[in-house]
Amino acid sequence: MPQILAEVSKNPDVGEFLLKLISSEREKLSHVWGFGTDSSNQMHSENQDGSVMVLREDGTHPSPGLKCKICSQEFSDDQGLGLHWTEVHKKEVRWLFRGYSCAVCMDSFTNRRVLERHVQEKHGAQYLQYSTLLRCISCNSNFLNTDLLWQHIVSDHSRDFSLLDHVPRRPRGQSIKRTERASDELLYDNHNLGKDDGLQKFTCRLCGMMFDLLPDLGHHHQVAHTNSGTVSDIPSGREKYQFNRGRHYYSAFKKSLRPSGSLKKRTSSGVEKHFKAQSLDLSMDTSHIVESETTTLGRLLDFQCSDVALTLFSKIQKTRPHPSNLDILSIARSVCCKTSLRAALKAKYGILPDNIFVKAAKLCSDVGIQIDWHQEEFFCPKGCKSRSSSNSLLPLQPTQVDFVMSPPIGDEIWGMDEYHYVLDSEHFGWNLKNEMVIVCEDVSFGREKVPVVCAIDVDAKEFPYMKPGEILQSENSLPWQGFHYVTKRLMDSSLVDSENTMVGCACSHAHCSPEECDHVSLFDSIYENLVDLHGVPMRGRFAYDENSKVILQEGYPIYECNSSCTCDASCQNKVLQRGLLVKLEVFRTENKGWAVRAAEPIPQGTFVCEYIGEVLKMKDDGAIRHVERLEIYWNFSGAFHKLIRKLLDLREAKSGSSYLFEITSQIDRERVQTTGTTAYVIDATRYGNVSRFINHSCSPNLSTRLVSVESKDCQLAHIGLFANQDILMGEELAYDYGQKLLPGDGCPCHCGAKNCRGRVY
Ligand SMILES: C[S@@+](CC[C@H](N)C(=O)[O-])C[C@H]1O[C@@H](n2cnc3c(N)ncnc32)[C@H](O)[C@@H]1O
Repeated sequence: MPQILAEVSKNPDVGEFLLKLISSEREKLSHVWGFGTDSSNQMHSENQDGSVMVLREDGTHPSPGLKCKICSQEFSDDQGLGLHWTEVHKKEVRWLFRGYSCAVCMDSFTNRRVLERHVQEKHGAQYLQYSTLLRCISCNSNFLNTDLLWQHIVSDHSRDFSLLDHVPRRPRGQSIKRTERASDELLYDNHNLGKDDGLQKFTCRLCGMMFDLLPDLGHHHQVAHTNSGTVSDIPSGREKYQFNRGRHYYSAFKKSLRPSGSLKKRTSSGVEKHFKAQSLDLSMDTSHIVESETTTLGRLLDFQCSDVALTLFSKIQKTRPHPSNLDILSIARSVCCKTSLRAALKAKYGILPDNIFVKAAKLCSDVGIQIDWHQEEFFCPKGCKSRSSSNSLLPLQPTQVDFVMSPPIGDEIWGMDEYHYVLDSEHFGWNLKNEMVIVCEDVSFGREKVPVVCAIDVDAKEFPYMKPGEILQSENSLPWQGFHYVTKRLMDSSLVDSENTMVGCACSHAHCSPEECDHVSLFDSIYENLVDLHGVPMRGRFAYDENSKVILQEGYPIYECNSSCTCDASCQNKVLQRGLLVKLEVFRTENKGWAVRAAEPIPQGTFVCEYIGEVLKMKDDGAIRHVERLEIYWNFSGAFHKLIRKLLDLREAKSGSSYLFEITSQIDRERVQTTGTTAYVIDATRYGNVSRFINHSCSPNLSTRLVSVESKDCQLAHIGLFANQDILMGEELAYDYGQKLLPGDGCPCHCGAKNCRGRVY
């Protein structure tokens, strides 16, 4: 129903549609319940006292017997009618009488699940078992169990079941007269009805009863107001009866967990006995007669229906059915992460508690479904983001295609997927109050497991009054232009010196153990007596702990397992190779061009990303293969930095930034025993990843590590960037470029650190 209505609500004619829908439902029901025929055959005659007498078509009076208001079956007395209801119409009766109270705080509910949620959230799950009281929503009396509620209904509300031809008309605002009695089964009055529990209640406009969920109100309305005028006389919740006002349930809560003495006397079969004992002297006040529902079906329809239609229409967005365990499970087993679980549940059931994923994970584990998205450190492989920013768009599906071809640099022709990721100003409502605008959902165009967002802070001094579209047009070099995003470094296989090839370990499991792994032995044989970052001996341990955090001190190489090993990608000794898993954001700085910041907190020791680009060889004869197709000569003994510098100047002149990473500058020769003699540079000018946007800082929060994967030669090691401290969300990431300062102006440093050296290089 909610889905239908949600769909229908998109249609401007929804009010009319709902009216028709409700009208046809009502007609169907009246036909099924046998009111249709009666109503068509009946007429009214007004008495002198203003009461209305129902006459048959032939003008004769109907028989004076009691008629069930639902099925019109006739009964000679209340007893028969009451029994009939307890046997046949229990289902309908609950929408007229059955509610719940929280035994802890006595808040009232009409839906058991809503009560349970209330108890769990307000009082704790341990109270769930004992916290449900049955409440008569007609008079707000509370009972320990359903039998007692039934006894009460039959004894106190039996006249509400009947379709009487002459029923007392209740004057406006006056409650129906009832026999007040201090019944044993009546436990406590609900002294805080209407207390604001943060839960919305839906009030029946015709009788004032309040319901937790709109569908419940719908059921109530159907039963109470589309069949018989008598039931609409049930007093509103606000006109509650105040029996046993002095008794406070809470003080008796513990006691009440077992039936009280008077309650024990009553058994479930007591309903019948009680009913039989019930006096039949229901005195009818015939001075006021209400119209029988059978006469009002047609006339009440319009305003009743429009009331319901209005209510449904205005509340339709706010209430949905609560998901059952099965519903949650069926969604949980197919989602990729917490975020998509929440989104799927929200779409179907509206807003649910944030920690619903815990329940979903528990349900999965109960039935043996393996999931890991509930874990804190889980990163969605599809890149779903839980970003709540209104500027953010829905997570996009990463493309399957990795870097395939190399269009010329600066080529303005983008593939379809790139258009899909890059947005123009039309896609976001420009609002100066917004803190940032996402200009590209993923500069990797789906190549990374986690999307790398590109954002512009609107209060950045560079763009105080510019709109995103203008910024995009004004920028010569946008972070997704002018280079090819790759997730693996590009290195000609001829560069790998076969003598230095790293062999696979002999471990035979999917996860290597440090006691057996040859990579640990290799490291231990070279670096004896080394301690980790916390002073604990490294011997017999991987460079990473069980949480994939680096523990090896800076300056020493990490020997990761590689493709020759039998272990799988989740091996504790493969961290850099898992690729980017941390959420990062490329953003525009005031004076350093583009930069990268953490889009989520990054704990110390976490692998952030690899510096990726083309690996260029410094040849023995002093030549390096050069990205600009220039032949630049280098001799190993001394001119290396000068030539790099020349290269940097050349790049700076062209784009304002240099993307060269000197592997050699990262090698601490006192610590690292290098076997290779050739030096390499990683050039991210044409091919690179997010690391090319990470700036230099003289007081960095990232450290670089040499990670040997394919080769033992540290000159050919991968460059891993790791958090050397806990990094806050939004904090700019930076590492020390480690470049030597050469004569000349160089590149002034704007890192802002207290110990800033003043120059980047
Ligand atoms: C690897 S790129 C970093 C990304 C670069 N900011 C961009 O816009 O593409 C290195 C260049 O960034 C600039 N840069 C990096 N760190 C800097 C700093 N601390 N101060 C000033 N400029 C810096 C320099 O122009 C340098 O050549």
